[in-house]
Parts: sequence; C-alpha cells; structure tokens
Amino acid sequence: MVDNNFVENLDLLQFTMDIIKNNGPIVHFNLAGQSNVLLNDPEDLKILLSSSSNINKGSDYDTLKPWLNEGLLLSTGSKWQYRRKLLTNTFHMKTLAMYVPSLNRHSRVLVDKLLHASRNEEISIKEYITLCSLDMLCETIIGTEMKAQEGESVQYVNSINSACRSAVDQMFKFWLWIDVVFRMSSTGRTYFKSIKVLHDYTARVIKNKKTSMDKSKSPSEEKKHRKSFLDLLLDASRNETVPMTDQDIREEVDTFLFEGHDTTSTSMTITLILLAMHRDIQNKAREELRSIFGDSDRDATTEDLNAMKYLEAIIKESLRLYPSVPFISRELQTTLNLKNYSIPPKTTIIVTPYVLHRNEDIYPNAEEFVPERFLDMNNKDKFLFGYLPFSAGPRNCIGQKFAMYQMKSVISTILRKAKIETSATKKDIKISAELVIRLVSPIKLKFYEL
Ligand code: HEM
Repeated sequence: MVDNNFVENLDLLQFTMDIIKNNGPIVHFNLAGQSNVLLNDPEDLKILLSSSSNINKGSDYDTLKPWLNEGLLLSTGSKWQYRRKLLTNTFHMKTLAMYVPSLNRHSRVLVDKLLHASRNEEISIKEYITLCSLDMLCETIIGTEMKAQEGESVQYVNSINSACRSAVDQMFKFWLWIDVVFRMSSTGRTYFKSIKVLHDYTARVIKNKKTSMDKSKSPSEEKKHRKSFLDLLLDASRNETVPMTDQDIREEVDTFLFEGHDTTSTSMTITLILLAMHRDIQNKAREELRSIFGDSDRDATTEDLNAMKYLEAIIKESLRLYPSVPFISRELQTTLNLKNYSIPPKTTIIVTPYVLHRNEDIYPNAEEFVPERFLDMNNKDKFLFGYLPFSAGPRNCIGQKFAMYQMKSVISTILRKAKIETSATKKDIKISAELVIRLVSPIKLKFYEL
C-alpha cells in the first residue's frame, strides 16, 4: 500500500537516478496498467526525439489540458504540424530583437528591487525573478503591461501560482488521477477557478487587440507600435485560408505564457545562486561584460547579448545541472526501433534530463559547476542528444532563443550593477520535481551595489 506521506516525500529525481544507475539506460516498468520505459542513452534518445511519427505527449500532460487546451505544447498530428510552422514563423530571430528594449527595462526594475530588498539581509529571490519574468512575457507575448514587479495584476499572478500548484497535486497524487475525484477535491476546485481567471484575462486581451487592430488599419499607424507575439499571430492568422478563431489564439497565448514564465525564472534563480557560490566564475562573467560595455551604463543591444559567450556557457551549465523541465515524455504511436530493443506502440517513454546530464562519460566531474565545458568545441557533438534542457528534434522548445535573451538580459544587468554573495553552499541546493523543478528550501542571497 502506497501512502500519502510516501508520495509527498519521494525524491523523484534521485529515485529515477538510482533506478537508472542500478539497471542501465533502458528500464521498463508498469504503473497503473500503463507500460513505461525510462530512456537515458543519447543514441536511443536521438532515435526517439528525431522521430516525426512519435510526437504525442504522455498522459502525464493531461492535467494541463483544461488550462492549455490544444495549444502547441499539448496538440498533436496535423494540428501541431500546422501550428508549429505558423508559430515558428511568428517567433523568429528578427521578432526577438524587437523585444530586447523591453527586456532591458524590466531587468533594470528588477536590479533596483533586489538591491533595495537586500540592504539589510540576505533575501530569497525566486518571487522577484518570477514577477520580472511575467512582466517581460506579458509585454512581449501579449503586448500588455502587467506591472507585476510594481505589485499590480495580483489576481493574475495568484491564479497562475495556484493553477500550477493544483496541476502538480493532480500529477503526483494518484487518487486525484480520477477526474471526478479531482473535480470535487478542494485543489481541483481551486484549479478550475484559477484557470477561469487566466482564460478570461487572455480572452479580454485578444478582444481588445482585435478591436484596436480593426480601428487602425493604416500601415503607418501599425508600424508606430512594436508588435507583440499576439499582434504577429493575429496578422499571420488573417492571411491563412482558414483564420484562427479566438479560442485557437487563446490556447496558444496561454501556452506561451505558461511555458515561458516558470521555466525561465527557475533557471535564472538557480544560475544566480550558483554565481553567488562561485565568485571566481561571477568575476569572470563580469570581466566579459566590462569588455563589451566598458564603464558605460548603456542598455544592451541584440549584438551585445550575442557577444556574451561566457555568460551563455554559465547559463547552459546551470541548465545542465538543474534543467527546469524535470521530465519529458512521449506516448508511442508506432513501434520504436532502438539500438538493441523494439518498443511497442502505446508505451510511454520517459526522459529525465536531470539524470542524463549527470552521465560521467559525457560530463567528467558531472556534479561540478564548470561553464568552460560549453566553450570547448570538441564537446559539441558529445552534447547533442546528451544535453536536453530544451528537449531536441521537431518538438523541441520553440522559445529557447527568446529564453536565452531573457536570461542574458536579466543576469548581465544584475552583474553590471551588483556583486552577489551567499552564505549557503552547494549542499544546500535541494531540488524537487514538479511541473518545473523547485528548490526544496529557498537559498538566500545578498546584493551589493558596485
Ligand atoms: C529556460 C527556459 C526554458 C526551458 C528550460 C524550456 C524547456 C522546454 C522543454 C524541455 C520543452 C519540451 C517539452 C516536452 O517535450 O514535453 C519545451 C517546449 C516548449 N516551450 Fe520551452 N522552455 C523554456 C522557455 C520557454 C519560453 C520562454 C517559451 C515561450 C515564450 C517556451 C515555449 C515552449 C513551447 C510553446 C513548447 C512546446 C513546443 C512544441 O511542442 O512544439 N519555452 N520547452
């Protein structure tokens, strides 16, 4: 009999790591009548993730369906293919460059908040970073000033937090897997109440956007404002033979806001913690920034962000040790022929980047924080399917370039203005697996103005 405490206290990442260590890189197990395979071999992962026929997500994602409906993360088949193409065209490099000034502005607000809050004591930074990330996303994705860092939009922020908590409850408490039980539970009721707030908000923004687009049709007027992802999506949809409905657009916007905010803020939080613990690496990153900006306080341009190679290596190494997305899964539609095994349809394949990224054959001294490994070009091929923070293949993360700009903007702005310290050490970093990974207990940092 599995009891509540066992489930709540189970360290899923360590548990998975131990199973793979003791049984090898392919492990089969049955759970609740479902056949599952843990896969941890880079060559086999290449076969799985490059497949264009096995792109369906596992049933663990079902929890998110009432919230994200059939947005890009959860859709499949021809719907996913069509949307992926449309959204890739909408979210390309030229668009991203347009967003840099807004990233700079929100990063500056964040540094001031961190310096102010940590004047007299070490502080936990996750909430500050999350609010900054939400402000950045809302402005760039939906073209709306959320002002979460200024204490506004409280209802939206609270709803996103409680929807995530309830989704995690359903995912990890097997008695809530029965839909009717979940719907009647208090966590289930909170979930549906929260996603109604989130849906109403997005629907309102889309309606207002459409009305203002209809009013200002002249190109000169359209050019005057910087276009958000939503503006571009509405433009693209108008040119399609069958334009997207408001519901279609809403599910994509909800998906981008959900996928974009917590993944990036978790990664930025952990990277800043690692930098506080490794002062030599922090100083080296600051030297790189000095070589780009000199003593100037000017904003970063897209070219500056592209030039931050050492900072990029730091972020990649932080995502190696602590990949924001703990599990990636696929439910097979066709037989998967791996190097030594054939896996039948209907099996769920589970990939754990956290475990894969600790393979000593690929990453010598895997537990150590060594950004330099990402500067060594000899490692490039080795890392391909052995490095999956953004997954890989046709269903990889569509937002990874945007995420990298966002993270570079925030971290470089902080490093240019402040020195970061902490009394915590590596052993204090304890992670649990939820929708994204979580620090089991917060790690406190202090920021000193330079
Ligand atoms: C550090 C930041 C991020 C990490 C680590 C990350 C990671 C991932 C991973 C692992 C997947 C694949 C999930 C799966 O197959 O189950 C994914 C998919 C996705 N991500 Fe990200 N992500 C990040 C930031 C973002 C941002 C900023 C956005 C958008 C603004 C975004 C939008 C998406 C979308 C829409 C998908 C679904 C793609 C598809 O199925 O075609 N992500 N992400």
